[in-house]
Amino acid sequence: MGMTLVEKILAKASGRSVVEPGENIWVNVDLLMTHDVCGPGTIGVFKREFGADAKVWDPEKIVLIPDHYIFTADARANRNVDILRDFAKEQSIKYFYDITDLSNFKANPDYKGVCHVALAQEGHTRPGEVLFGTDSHTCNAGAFGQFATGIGNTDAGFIMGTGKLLIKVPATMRFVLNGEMPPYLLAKDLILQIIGDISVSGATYRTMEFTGEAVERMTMEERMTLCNMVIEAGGKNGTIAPDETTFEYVRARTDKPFEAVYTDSDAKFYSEHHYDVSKLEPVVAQPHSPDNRATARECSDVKINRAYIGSCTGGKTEDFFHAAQVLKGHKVKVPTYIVPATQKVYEDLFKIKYQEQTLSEIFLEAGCIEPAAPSCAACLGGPKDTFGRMNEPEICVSTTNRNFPGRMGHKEAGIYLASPFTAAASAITGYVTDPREFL
Ligand SMILES: CC(C)[C@H](C(=O)O)[C@@H](O)C(=O)O
Repeated sequence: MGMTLVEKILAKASGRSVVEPGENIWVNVDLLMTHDVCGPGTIGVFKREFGADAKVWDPEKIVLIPDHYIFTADARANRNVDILRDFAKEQSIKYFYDITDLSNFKANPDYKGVCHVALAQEGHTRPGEVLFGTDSHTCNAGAFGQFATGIGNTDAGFIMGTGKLLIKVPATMRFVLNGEMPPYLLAKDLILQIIGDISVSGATYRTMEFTGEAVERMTMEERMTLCNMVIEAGGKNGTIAPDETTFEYVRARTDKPFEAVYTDSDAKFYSEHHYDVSKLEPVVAQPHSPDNRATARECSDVKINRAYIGSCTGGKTEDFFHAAQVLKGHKVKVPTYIVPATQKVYEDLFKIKYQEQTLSEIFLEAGCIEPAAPSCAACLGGPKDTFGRMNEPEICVSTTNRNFPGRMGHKEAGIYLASPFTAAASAITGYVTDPREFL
């Protein structure tokens, strides 16, 4: 009887030859990631349960990434980063991407930015491995053909002490995406389409496996966008079979060995869902839920107050490239926030060109606000002084992943989740806009 990619990874990590959905198994963890929001809580659990002088199970398998509430005067947010700093020193944690000078992030070569994108860029996401992170969007790394999922501080504290976790094997829902991607569609449209179809609880505790020629043709960054948002459908994790695109990306960033695994042809799926991507159109998720889907066209009378391009989901280099394709030669009508996910993405904005101009030149000429310091920034609101935070009950088109009430700050603000194409087109007109008007 065949197994899916995720079953194979979990079987291997639990030292068994076969596992089945629904079984509870102990897995050996390859990597644990935590950040400034949950790190302090995780460290607290670890110390309480394993002792004040306890040592972590492996200082080379824990990655600490301050990224959420960084550029703020908020004392508690700053204290959280201090706790990570002390812990990294005490435990000789190898991968701690610290920021010491808040006034100039560029003076901090170690500082990366948003954890999920930084993990990939620093070579921590490898096929066949088991990655847990204290963040729901840890599922982002499923794009690399690994088992990656978010956990709470208690589980993370336990992993810190033991390197193991008890988990239930998820059943797999298979999404077959075939057909030619139209030039106006992005991975964000596909995942919003799927979440709209199955709802925010449609994949609860299941693996969402993405396959088909449209996925095979995707870059790693687009694959990450797909997997990043499986949690918005309740998914435990997302997976995509590793291929040459994956290997090239990973090998350029790490020399650690890894073993790719693949879904067997006779594997059993919980369900199968087929899409012809050539027939889809640009969509948005309307307030206040990621499954509240509408086509961008249907929302063309929605007046917006701002556009936000950033986050783990929508603040990668290609996301900005796509926004620049639309913005080039136009002026924005609303304040448009550019928040690179990581320091590397920030640098790319000043290096990578679209039609002779750097992305940052295109943004500035279009009247966008100058690119901000890399971090999660207003994706999840944050302290009042967070860059781009919605402090008024306004309407925003955003490339982020969630639009629950209060998500970006003000409880009465309305967020339309959209692709970078759609966010950029909307910034130009001041209304939710189908990017085909500009492409
Ligand atoms: C702060 C963190 C726990 C949270 C998450 O788990 O997703 C955040 O990153 C988010 O995107 O909502």
